[in-house]
Amino acid sequence: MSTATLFIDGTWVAASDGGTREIHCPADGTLVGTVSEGTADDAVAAIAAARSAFDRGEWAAVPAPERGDFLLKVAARLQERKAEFARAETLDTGKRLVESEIDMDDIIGCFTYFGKLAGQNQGRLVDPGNAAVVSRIEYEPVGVCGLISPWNYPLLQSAWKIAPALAAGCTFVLKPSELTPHTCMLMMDVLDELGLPKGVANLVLGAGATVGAPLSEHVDVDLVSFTGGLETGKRIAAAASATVKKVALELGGKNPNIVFADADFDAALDNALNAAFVHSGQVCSAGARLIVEESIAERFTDELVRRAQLIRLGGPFDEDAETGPLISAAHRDKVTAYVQKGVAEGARLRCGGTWGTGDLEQGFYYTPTVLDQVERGMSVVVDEAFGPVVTVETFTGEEEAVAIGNDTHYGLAGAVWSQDAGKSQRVARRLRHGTIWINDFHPYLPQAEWGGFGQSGVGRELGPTGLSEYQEAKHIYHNIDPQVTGWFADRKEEQ
Ligand SMILES: NC(=O)c1ccc[n+]([C@@H]2O[C@H](COP(=O)([O-])OP(=O)(O)OC[C@H]3O[C@@H](n4cnc5c(N)ncnc54)[C@H](O)[C@@H]3O)[C@@H](O)[C@H]2O)c1
Ligand SMILES: C[N+](C)(C)CC=O
Repeated sequence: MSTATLFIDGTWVAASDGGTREIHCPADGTLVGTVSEGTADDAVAAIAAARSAFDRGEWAAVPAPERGDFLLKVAARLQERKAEFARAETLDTGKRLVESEIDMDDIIGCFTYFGKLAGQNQGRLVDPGNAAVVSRIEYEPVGVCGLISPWNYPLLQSAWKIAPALAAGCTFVLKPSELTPHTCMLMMDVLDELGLPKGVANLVLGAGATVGAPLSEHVDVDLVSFTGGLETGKRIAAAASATVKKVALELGGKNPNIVFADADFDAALDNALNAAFVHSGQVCSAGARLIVEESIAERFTDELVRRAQLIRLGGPFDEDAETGPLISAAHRDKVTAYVQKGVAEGARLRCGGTWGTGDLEQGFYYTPTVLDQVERGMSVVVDEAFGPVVTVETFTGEEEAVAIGNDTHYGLAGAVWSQDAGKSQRVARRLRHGTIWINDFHPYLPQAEWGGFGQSGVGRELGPTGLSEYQEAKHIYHNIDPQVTGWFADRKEEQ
C-alpha cells in the first residue's frame, strides 16, 4: 500500500507533514507495511469532514431499513474478502490465522446483526392522556462520532462501533491503534467501494495523544466511543467533559473464573487454560483470576500448571502453534515487570515467567505463567496483566466465592463452574460483572450487550443497547387543537 493511508472526506491522503510509521509483525519482526502517521491537523480535518457530512444530512436521511441493507452488503463483502482481512489482522497482531478467521466471522455477524436491527426501531407513540395531542418518540443519530479502538482485536472492536454508528445514521472518525492499522484501512476500502457518501466514514492513523486526543476534545464531535485501557479511558472521559460529549468506555477487566468442587473437572480445567492463555491473555475478558474451591485446589492447580507448560507458542502461520506473541517489546517488558513484582510481593511462580527461546527470540513471546499462594490486595490480583498470566486463589463455599469474585475495581466478565444449576445461578446473579458465563468462558454474541460494571466502563456495545448508544431520543409533542391557556391574564383594560 502507498503511504496515503488516511481516509478523509472520501479520499486517501498522506499525513499533512508527510510522516510515516512502519508496522512490524510481533511474531518475527518482519515489516508488514508503512502507513501514514497522522497529525492533530489531520484529525481535525477528518472531524470537519464528518461534521460537514452529518450536517448535509445525506446518510441520516437514508431510511433506516436501507441503512441496514447497506450493512448487510458490508457483511457480504467482508465474507468475500475474509481471507485477505484475516491475513492482514494476523500480520499486524501476530495472532494465529485461525483466530483472525474467527474474528472475521464475528465481525460479519456484527454487521449482519446491526443490519437487521437498523430498520426495526422506528420510534414509538406515547399516550399523552389528551385526545388533542399526538406524542411520539423518534430516535435520531447522535451526530459525529469519534471511534477509538485497541490493538488486540483491531477490526472487531472497531466493527462493534462502526456498524451501530452507521445503522443509527451517524458519521464518524475512526482511530485504530497505531500498532494495528491495516484491517481498518481495508474496512474503509469496503465502505467506499459500496458507495457510502463521502465524509461519512473517515480514518486517521497515528499515536493516541496526537490523533486520538482531538476526538475527545473537539467541539464538533458529539460522542466518543473508546475501547482500551483504564488510564486512557479516564483521560478521554476527562477531556470529553469540557464539551459535555457523550462518552462510551469499554475498558479492562480482572475477571474471576470461579471453579466449584462439583464442576466437571476436565471441562473446567480445559476452559481455565482457554480463559487465561488464548491470544496470550491479551483479551479484556481473560480469566486471569482463577478462584478454586479449596477441596480441589491443589489437584486443579497442579493440572493447570502441567497443561500450561505444554502450550505451544508460535507464529501465526505455524499450524502447531496454540498461541502467539505479545504485541510489542514494550508490552512484553510490562508483563515481565508485572510478574516480577508479584513474585517480589510473595506470589509463588509455578510455571512460565520467561521469554520465548530459539526461533521465538525473533518475536515478543512470553511463556504461560501460573502464580499461586497469592493474597487479595497483591498487585497481580488487583491489576490487569493483559498477558499470559493467571493467579490462583482458593475459597470455601458460595459466600466466599462471591466475595472474592467481586473484590475488584473492574467488573467486565466472569465465570462460574458447577454442576449445581441453582448454585451457579445464585452466584451469577450476585457477581458484579457485565457478562457471567456458567460452565463456559469467552463467548460473546452480537445480540447480547457487552460492557462493564465499575471501572470496566460506561455504556454497552452490541445488542439493542449497542445501537441506542448512537441515538438520541427526541420527543415530538404535537397539539392538533391548540387553545388559549389563560395562564396570564390579558389586561387590555389596564393598559
Ligand atoms: N472492554 C472491552 O471490550 C475491551 C476490549 C478490548 C480491549 N480492552 C482493553 O484495552 C486495553 C489494551 O488496549 P491498548 O493497549 O490498545 O489500550 P490503550 O488505552 O493504550 O489504547 C487504546 C487506543 O487509545 C488510543 N489512545 C491512547 N492515548 C489516547 C489519548 N490520550 N486520547 C485518545 N486516544 C488515545 C490508542 O492509540 C489506541 O488507539 C486493555 O486494558 C484491555 O482490557 C477492552
Ligand atoms: C471483547 N472481546 C472479548 C472481543 C475482546 C476483548 O479484548
